[in-house]
Amino acid sequence: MSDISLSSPGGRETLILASKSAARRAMLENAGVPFEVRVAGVDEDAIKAVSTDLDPAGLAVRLAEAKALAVSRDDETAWVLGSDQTLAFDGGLISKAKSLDAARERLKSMRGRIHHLHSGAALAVKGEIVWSGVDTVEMRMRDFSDAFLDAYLAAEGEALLACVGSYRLEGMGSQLFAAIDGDYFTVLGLPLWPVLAELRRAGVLSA
Ligand SMILES: Nc1nc2c(ncn2[C@H]2C[C@H](O)[C@@H](COP(=O)(O)OP(=O)(O)OP(=O)(O)O)O2)c(=O)[nH]1
Repeated sequence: MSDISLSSPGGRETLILASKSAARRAMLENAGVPFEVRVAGVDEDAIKAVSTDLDPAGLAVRLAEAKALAVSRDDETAWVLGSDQTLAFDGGLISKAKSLDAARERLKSMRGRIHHLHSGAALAVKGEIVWSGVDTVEMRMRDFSDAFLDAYLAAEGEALLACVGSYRLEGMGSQLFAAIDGDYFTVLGLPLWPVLAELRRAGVLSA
């Protein structure tokens, strides 16, 4: 965790990242944002079950808000950042593969086609949502060969199962794509620019 506070003199409230995501942690650390991690124990499936009225972007925001609120209710002082990512493909929602075999079948079904990643984020203070936002990226997957796919899965291994699309864009996963249309950080799971802007506006980070 970064120990160089970039906040303005006199310090700032603590920022808590309510996420187990290594990618989200790395993005904030690399940006020099001081924070703590406290994983939100949220039943995402239960929220998905009652959110059928929401589109994939709206669901990402609702899940991000639920995670931020779950931690914020237990900490009356901190600013809590929750985040969630949904993958929309073929008119439906894709969730994380449970095995590399499932990841193989998933990637085969998406190759040569377009899917969208929606990364939502929310900030909560004292058990109230004070900000939320979402960003979307269009992912244009190339029609890679079975041989490439097998080599990719062998090279990347089980780490892929923590990623909603069974790929890590910052790794060999970049070779799965012909192009992407949108923000790199949003692919990794956080709409970083609007989150940083809100943290500065709120005075949690220095302007
Ligand atoms: N490193 C990396 N991670 C990715 C990429 N694409 C998606 N992900 C990760 C970011 C998130 O950790 C995960 C999306 O799942 P969720 O939004 O449910 O978050 P996760 O379960 O990881 O943690 P959380 O629910 O916030 O505690 O997929 C990528 O290209 N690279």
